[in-house]
Amino acid sequence: MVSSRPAPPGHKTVTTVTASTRIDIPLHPAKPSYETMNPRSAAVEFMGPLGAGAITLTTPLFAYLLYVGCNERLGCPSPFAERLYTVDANDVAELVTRMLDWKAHAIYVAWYAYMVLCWRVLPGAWVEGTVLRNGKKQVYKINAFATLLLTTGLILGLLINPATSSKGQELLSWMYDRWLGLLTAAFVVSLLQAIAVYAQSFTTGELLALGGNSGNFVYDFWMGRPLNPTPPSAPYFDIKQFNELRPGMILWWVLDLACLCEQSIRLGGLYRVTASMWCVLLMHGVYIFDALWNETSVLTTMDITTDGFGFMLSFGDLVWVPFTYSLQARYLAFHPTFLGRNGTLAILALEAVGYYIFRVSNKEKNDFRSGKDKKNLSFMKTKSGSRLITSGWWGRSRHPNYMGDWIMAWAWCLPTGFSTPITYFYVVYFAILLLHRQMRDDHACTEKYGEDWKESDLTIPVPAPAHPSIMSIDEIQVVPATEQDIPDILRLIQELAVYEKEPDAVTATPELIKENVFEKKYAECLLAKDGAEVIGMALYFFSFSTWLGQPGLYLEDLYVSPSRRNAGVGKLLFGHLGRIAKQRKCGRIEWRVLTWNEPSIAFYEKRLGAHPQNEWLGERLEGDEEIGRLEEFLQ
Ligand SMILES: NC(=O)C1=CN([C@@H]2O[C@H](COP(=O)(O)OP(=O)(O)OC[C@H]3O[C@@H](n4cnc5c(N)ncnc54)[C@H](OP(=O)(O)O)[C@@H]3O)[C@@H](O)[C@H]2O)C=CC1
Ligand SMILES: CC(C)=CCC[C@@H](C)[C@H]1CC=C2C3=C(CC[C@@]21C)[C@@]1(C)CC[C@H](O)C(C)(C)[C@@H]1CC3
Repeated sequence: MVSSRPAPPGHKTVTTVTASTRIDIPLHPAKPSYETMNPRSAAVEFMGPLGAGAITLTTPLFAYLLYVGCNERLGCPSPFAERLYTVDANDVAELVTRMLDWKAHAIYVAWYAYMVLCWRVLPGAWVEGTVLRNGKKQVYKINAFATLLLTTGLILGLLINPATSSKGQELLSWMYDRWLGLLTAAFVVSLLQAIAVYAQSFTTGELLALGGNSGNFVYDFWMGRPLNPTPPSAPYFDIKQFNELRPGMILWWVLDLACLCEQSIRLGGLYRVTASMWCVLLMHGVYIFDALWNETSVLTTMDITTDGFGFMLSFGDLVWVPFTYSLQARYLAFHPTFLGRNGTLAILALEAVGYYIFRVSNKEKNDFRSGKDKKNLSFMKTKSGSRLITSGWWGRSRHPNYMGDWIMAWAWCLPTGFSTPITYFYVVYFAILLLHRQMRDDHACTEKYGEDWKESDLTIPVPAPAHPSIMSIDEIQVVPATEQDIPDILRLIQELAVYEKEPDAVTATPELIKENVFEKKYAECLLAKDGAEVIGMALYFFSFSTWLGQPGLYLEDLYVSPSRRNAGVGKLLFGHLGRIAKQRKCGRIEWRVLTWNEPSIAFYEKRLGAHPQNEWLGERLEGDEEIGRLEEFLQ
């Protein structure tokens, strides 16, 4: 769906990527009050304010711990727990000096500014997100991938050029050396950012997140109070969406490259870098490039549609993702492991399986939600008006995308070998995160969809299309087609041609359909509709039987979308055809069916009681030339 809404200054178009069925709260004719729009939240997630407070303190500690517990100076695992009692003032002073490294802070601030600059100057489409509670939509500039390409290009340019290669490697490994300083700088920025947006949310009257407005500071600060914070001077700069994919995700990639350079320097050249390191880089790279390439998909994730922007996301995006997700690469930089050829292939195969499930399932949902579902997935219509997919990957599991993501998590950790469990931190953390998200989402969807959510729990594999009971036939309307339906009619004609194994046979155009069906009325057409969606069609015209001395109804095409079959739509269309035939005093209804189309033949003969016309053979002259040949008889 593409709209022509006003675009941010200096930009021509804004593209809508979401389906209009996603409005959760009806638009109020009168402007609702601030309190109505932003109801108080119950502080129930993360075990309430106490849990939120604990996690606010422990996650930064854990990020440091992961470094202190696994690094090139002390080893992995480092004996820091044993040394805890013998730590002296010098150790602490050294740690603090490295944490407060001002150069690392300056570099980090420059990095953040560079990310903002890229957002501002690099070209990108403006895309609308989902409909917000206030009926409005946030617009987002989509150029994260361009930012990633530019950054990668600059770094690779430095590394590949023989004149700058060793300098480039040193420059990047400098980041590896200043890890603690960079981590601290990112932490400070994430903290300041979270404080700033929290404080600002009291002054602007902006929309608040439904889960971050409990009135308890500790809880709301963690969960995120504002839904879509923007700087006062730049209303089109969505801080939450910017943070989700750019400064953290791209830094993760740069830190991975820094680890590659560190290993290269230690082993004596890029050509000596181990297969395990290349594997990790490749797999992280696929994940990061994929996320940024599919930037618009992120607009339908929970984080963007529902969660507020608080410390959880600010810290998660800026610190947690780059500094903990790169652990495998950091470990391999100082502890190279050697994978055999089979090990490498097995890991890459696991990654491919995980990535396939992750990508295809996320795409299925995103396409479906954006009205671009080419697979004709079956779905159930919920009472809230929104629809839930019930076939494809989403018919197999509640969260197929999580499963694919977790399989990839294993593939990322396996190259580090088995000499320490620490490098498997990501698999464990990610399982907890995804289980928790699954619970949160289950809760949110139960609120949204009520009983329909439970009904859609098709975790037991059911071959698609096999959910006839889900679509109530009462909701299907059969109506005469109008000129507005021409694109749908053509779509169904084309689908039928594909089904009949003649995908290139359709030469009908919208103009021809308009002229011959709607103006000259050579044929008529009935459409089966589920809401606004056209799911089936019966196109017919009238013939004449001399034996009967009556007209006949000739059914040229009857077609029902694959995902909607076996639910009674075909019978419904035949019912309407029967009524029309009766009204027009037709003596017969007839049609043709391909001899190999056994399911349809069975339906016609067993369910409708139709009689096959085996003694008749169809004959045809087609096209100007063949028809023109007849005129030769006139000469
Ligand atoms: N690497 C990382 O650290 C992380 C990665 N991720 C990844 O991000 C991706 C997005 O995750 P997340 O936003 O948590 O979850 P989902 O993308 O699974 O989104 C959940 C939402 O999808 C919609 N939905 C659920 N079931 C159906 C259905 N059957 N048909 C149609 N819509 C349905 C519902 O929203 P609605 O009905 O309102 O559309 C639901 O709230 C995942 O692949 C996940 O693995 C997530 C977190 C962290
Ligand atoms: C421990 C702690 C502070 C957790 C905060 C959670 C965040 C780290 C994650 C919440 C949702 C995320 C998503 C991604 C990264 C991690 C966070 C920010 C994501 C950007 C990773 C790449 C994927 O392709 C994605 C775009 C779907 C994904 C979106 C959610």
